[in-house]
Amino acid sequence: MKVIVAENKIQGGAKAFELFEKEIKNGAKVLGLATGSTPETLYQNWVNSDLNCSNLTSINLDEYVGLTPDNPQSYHYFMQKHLFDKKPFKKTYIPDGTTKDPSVTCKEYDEIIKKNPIDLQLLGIGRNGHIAFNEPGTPFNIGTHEVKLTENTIKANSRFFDNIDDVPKSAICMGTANIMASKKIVLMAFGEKKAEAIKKTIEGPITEEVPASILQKHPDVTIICDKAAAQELDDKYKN
Ligand SMILES: N[C@@H]1[C@@H](O)[C@H](O)[C@@H](COP(=O)(O)O)O[C@@H]1O
Repeated sequence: MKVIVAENKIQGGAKAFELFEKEIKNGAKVLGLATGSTPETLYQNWVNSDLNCSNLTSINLDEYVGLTPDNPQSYHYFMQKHLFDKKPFKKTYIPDGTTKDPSVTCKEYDEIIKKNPIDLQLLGIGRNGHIAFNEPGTPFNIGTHEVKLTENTIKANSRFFDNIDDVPKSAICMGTANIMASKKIVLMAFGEKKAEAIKKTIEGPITEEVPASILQKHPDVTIICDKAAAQELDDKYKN
């Protein structure tokens, strides 16, 4: 694992964009994209750049069950607003949260990923070490699936909703196996609330209780965090 400790999320977003730009210029065509507040500084750099995305395909990690794409809290809406409206891609995939049959949607999503192997996967991380919505205890060998969100995740994500009761109770998300099949992975984490998860991810044992810890087994992972998220790491990681 390569660990880059940036001064703050602005610098971290710029570093993440440098990495994406380099990979795209070197031929990466399929990008795995993520939502949440963490990648916002990356997307700001992206939309302000002259990078042409018309040849790129994106596959997003997850979507809430029950939210339509025009719902401002949906991940469809987030991606349009933060990236796709300003940088049109050739093709974009996000799980269909309005599906009547999540298990069929999950199978179809696995097929999409199989046909479009991901060159570079972007990840954020939850405070409990979850990646996408793969919560602690999720088997490592799983593909796209419907997941019941934990109380902690519902609480953490309620800041984006008017009322905690409005937060969906489940989501469709890529599994750890889909994520691990990507050629390269970049995980971003900012703020002290992520410090414990980052320490466990990088220095802790590989365990399904900390979903991101599986990344230790991937051959090409870069973790970009700010000083606050890196504060519990061993000194050797602090550049
Ligand atoms: N499904 C998303 C994750 O993909 C994201 O990494 C996490 C952290 O979000 P934030 O970046 O807002 O801290 O939140 C959600 O649970």
